[in-house]
Amino acid sequence: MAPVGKKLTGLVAATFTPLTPHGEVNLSVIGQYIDYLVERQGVRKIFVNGTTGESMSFSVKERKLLTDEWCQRGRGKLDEVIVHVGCSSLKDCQELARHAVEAGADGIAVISPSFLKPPNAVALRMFLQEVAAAAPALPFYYYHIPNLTGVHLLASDVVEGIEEIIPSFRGLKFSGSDLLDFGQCVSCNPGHWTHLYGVDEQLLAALAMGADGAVGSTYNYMGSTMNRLLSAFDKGDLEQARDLQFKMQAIILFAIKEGFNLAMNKQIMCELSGIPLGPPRLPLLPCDVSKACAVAQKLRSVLGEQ
Ligand SMILES: CC(=O)N[C@H](C=O)[C@@H](O)[C@H](O)[C@H](O)CO
Ligand SMILES: CC(=O)C(=O)O
Repeated sequence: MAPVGKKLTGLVAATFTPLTPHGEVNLSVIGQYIDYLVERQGVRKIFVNGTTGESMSFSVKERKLLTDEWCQRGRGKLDEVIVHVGCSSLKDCQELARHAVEAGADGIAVISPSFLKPPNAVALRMFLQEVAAAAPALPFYYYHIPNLTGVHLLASDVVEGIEEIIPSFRGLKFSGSDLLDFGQCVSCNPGHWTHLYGVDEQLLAALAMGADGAVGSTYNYMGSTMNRLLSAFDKGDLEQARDLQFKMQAIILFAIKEGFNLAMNKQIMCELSGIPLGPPRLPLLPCDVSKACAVAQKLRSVLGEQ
């Protein structure tokens, strides 16, 4: 069983997957990417091969290569590398979970299968149990993202009694805006679970509801701002926390009006970090670079930095 270690808290950047201009995995910029997160954003925790990392568009072999590189390059620089190992096939999940152990990951997370969907929370819990059992010594997180999986079960139902069947269960990443469900997850926390919120533009509301931290795409390039939001919240300075959240929301709303999606998000990161992350992989289409530039410009004017 995974030891009950230090709780995962604070900001966790959900990384983009670097590709070459031809759409092949580009491991060569991962070191540079990690340095950017640590030095420029003050972010030392990452969530790899998740939604932002387009994991479901990559083969098991590619996901293993990525996991190895993130873990190796992060050693001594990052505090935590959480690897998402969710796939449609239980066997693929288990293979990736076992691989995450070998790679030296600090934890694994799993989304619900989404093509053939679990009929109820019990079925999803059984699926998660089978994945976790392949890596029983690693902290295990359920990754709830109903809008993308189309599995609209309540997370609070999924985690009910979960530690009885998954001794390594350590919490969840909640990417949804149902704060009733999120609150009920927090309220049944035995204490050593962590609740990480995943809708970056609503983080402050989730902190009020008891979130321990956050996993998100925008912490790749707004990590330093959102770290300030966390500190303000911790000090009880809600005025400052709101000011930062509202600024961040203004940037996201501007991006939404430009057609914000994962492809644009990746391009925004390229513009702001200078790291060549390449295009997204099909079926996503590259975004219009001028739109990503406009968002980057908006960000600079609102935050007065970068
Ligand atoms: C759907 C999606 O990708 N959600 C991300 C995390 O789960 C978030 O980090 C969003 O990208 C972010 O909140 C911007 O909307
Ligand atoms: C945001 C997040 O957690 C993901 O990209 O998976």
